[in-house]
Amino acid sequence: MMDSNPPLLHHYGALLHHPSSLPSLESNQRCGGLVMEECQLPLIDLNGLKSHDVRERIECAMAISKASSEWGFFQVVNHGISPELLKNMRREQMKLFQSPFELKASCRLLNDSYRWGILKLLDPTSSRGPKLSTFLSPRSQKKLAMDKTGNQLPQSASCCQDDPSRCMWSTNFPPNAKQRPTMSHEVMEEFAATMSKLARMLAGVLAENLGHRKEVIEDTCDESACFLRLNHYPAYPVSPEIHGLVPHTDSGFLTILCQDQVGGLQLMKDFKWVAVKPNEEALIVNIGDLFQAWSNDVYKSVEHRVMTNKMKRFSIAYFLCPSYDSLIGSCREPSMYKKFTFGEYRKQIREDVSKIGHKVGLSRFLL
Ligand SMILES: O=C(O)CCC(=O)C(=O)O
Ligand SMILES: [Fe+2]
Repeated sequence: MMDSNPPLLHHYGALLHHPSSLPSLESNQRCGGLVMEECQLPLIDLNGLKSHDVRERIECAMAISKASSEWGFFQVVNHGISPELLKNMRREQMKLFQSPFELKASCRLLNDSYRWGILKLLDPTSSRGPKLSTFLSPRSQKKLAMDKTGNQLPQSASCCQDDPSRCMWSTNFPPNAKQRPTMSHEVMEEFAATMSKLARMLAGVLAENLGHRKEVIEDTCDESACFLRLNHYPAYPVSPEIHGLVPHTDSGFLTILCQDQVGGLQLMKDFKWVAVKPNEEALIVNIGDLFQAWSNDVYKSVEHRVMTNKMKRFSIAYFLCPSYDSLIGSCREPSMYKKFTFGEYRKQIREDVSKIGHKVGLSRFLL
């Protein structure tokens, strides 16, 4: 049977023979290190926004704002995405990741983003067009390379929402591709559209709470810049756990995450890593860098990461992003940040990643 995972050992075989050359993990990168607590993220019932009682509507909107300021993360239930659609989407995700690695590679899904062979953090916002990518810190890569049993790597696949010709489930694969990973257009499109609607609605609530028109973020956002990312974190049976996705903040306005029940997502709260307890009914929402800049630091784009687990894990993230030429200014004066476009922001991230190995983010744009 053809392997659905990257040919890791072929590329990293040399490391197996020289394990002493590998750096050890820093203690604060370990799960069992200084830092672990499990938390129940603020849980918000979105039915509150539809209540006939105006007080309930206000309370719900305030809870969204409070969580966005204090945590940068929250969970929502009664979010309007049907269990059926979620189930179908997960099925499509599995199908994609199970397809042979060579097939995914031959369909250009790995173009420009499949960087596991490079000791460099992938810019988590650089996903446009059809691709599979892998999120591993250099340490994680090396650690995984030492694992004789697990020639697997976390992978993720992204697609542009508005341009199916650039998506992996499209028919527009290279003419020489003999086979294609089969994914249902309908399910992916319905899922992306529903996530987009939810993300826009939440962005509207957050904008209104700062005294702005609810459409203000929506007007800046562009479907061609929004994307879905499908993540697969292979099981990693060896202790201590390692990063499946290194610490980062999301660059766009807002992210909605749909995770399975395995767990592994952690976020920074009061200078500690806390693990997010999976909740089957809920979707996770987090604030991205642009919302933090727009809100002049009222809403927080919080660092998060994923630790590997003894079981494999899947997640799907929808990123609400503006067009590249949208100017992001602060909604309040005096502004803490220079005005910048999303294009400039991403360019700066790319430069930082290539020169210093990691994203610096918003602090580059402080006044
Ligand atoms: O898989 C997860 O839980 C988080 C994914 C994530 O943070 C991302 O894709 O930016
Ligand atoms: Fe993220």
